Amino acid sequence: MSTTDLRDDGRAIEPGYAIDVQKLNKRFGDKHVVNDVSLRVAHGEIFGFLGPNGSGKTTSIRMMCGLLTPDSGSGTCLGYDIRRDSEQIKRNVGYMTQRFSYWEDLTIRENLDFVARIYEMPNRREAVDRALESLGLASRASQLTGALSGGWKQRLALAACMLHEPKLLLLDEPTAGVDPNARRDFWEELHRLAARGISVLVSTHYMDEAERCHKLAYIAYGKLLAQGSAADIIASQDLQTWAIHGEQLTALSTQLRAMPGVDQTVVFGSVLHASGRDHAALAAAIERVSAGRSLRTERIGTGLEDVFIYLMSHVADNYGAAS
Ligand SMILES: Nc1ncnc2c1ncn2[C@@H]1O[C@H](COP(=O)(O)OP(=O)(O)OP(=O)(O)O)[C@@H](O)[C@H]1O
Repeated sequence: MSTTDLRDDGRAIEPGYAIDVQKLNKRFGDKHVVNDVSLRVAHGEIFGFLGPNGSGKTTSIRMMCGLLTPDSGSGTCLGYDIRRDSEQIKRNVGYMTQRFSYWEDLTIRENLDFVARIYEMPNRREAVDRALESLGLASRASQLTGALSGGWKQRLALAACMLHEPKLLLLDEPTAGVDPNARRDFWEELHRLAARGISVLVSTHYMDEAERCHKLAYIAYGKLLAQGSAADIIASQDLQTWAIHGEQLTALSTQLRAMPGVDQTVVFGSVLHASGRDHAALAAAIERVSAGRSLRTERIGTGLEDVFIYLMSHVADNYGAAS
């Protein structure tokens, strides 16, 4: 192995990819739910899967882990063929679905033991102890699950899918409805797992979580619109963005959107973002609307959310034009 095969923390990277799928397609009736999706997740990488509701994330994840057969396309998950080797994939992957269920009147330990029994795991006690320890649940092992906060319940769900020590975790919106502190703790846990070489594919609607991923993919109407690091995705759209602070931002937003150079306006609380690809025309539009008004304007770095909104609005246009 050459020195280039080492990560930042000096650990060796396993060759190949944890997930490597090409041109996956799935239709349900006349709905083309997943359309030519190709993606690669490297070992030890946290890969974020973003997109609006119903865009095909869960369906893609289910195809990648062998639970659903694609209509066409191919690929591997942990080196196993997603069409042929679904049994091996299931044994080696930890899949946290959107609706993890547990028994409220059992303790954390009893819930984990129950899951271990269902999967007929050998050395059950040892596996449960290991999962409790590695997810920081040991001191709460005998607490009743029903009394736990949302964040701890999610941690229990993660422990349950870590029982068999998978090398890859597929997490479908694991922090939906969880408060910001608990989400931050959960993500610190994911980074600890990744540092141990575990790969993670995680779907989310939260931008702060997207920013914590090593790589991202954005999907809409079943099509992958962008893939790469957050910086790559932002750079790929070549948008320039201005922040505008002042009064009556909604009216200003409408006015700006009609001006040349302004491709998009979004109000984020008390700030209006105006973005566009024609940087000179955008700057001229900002100057014109601010003349004679008490607005504060500044050029800011385009954010991931600006880019995702932009991608989404453009694919919607294409979709409409195509049908
Ligand atoms: N078994 C099925 N039969 C028919 N349609 C389905 C089936 N599973 C999913 N769909 C449809 O496929 C589309 C994509 O669904 P999917 O659950 O993959 O999206 P998603 O991106 O995970 O959404 P969300 O963010 O809401 O979880 C939706 O329109 C959904 O209604």
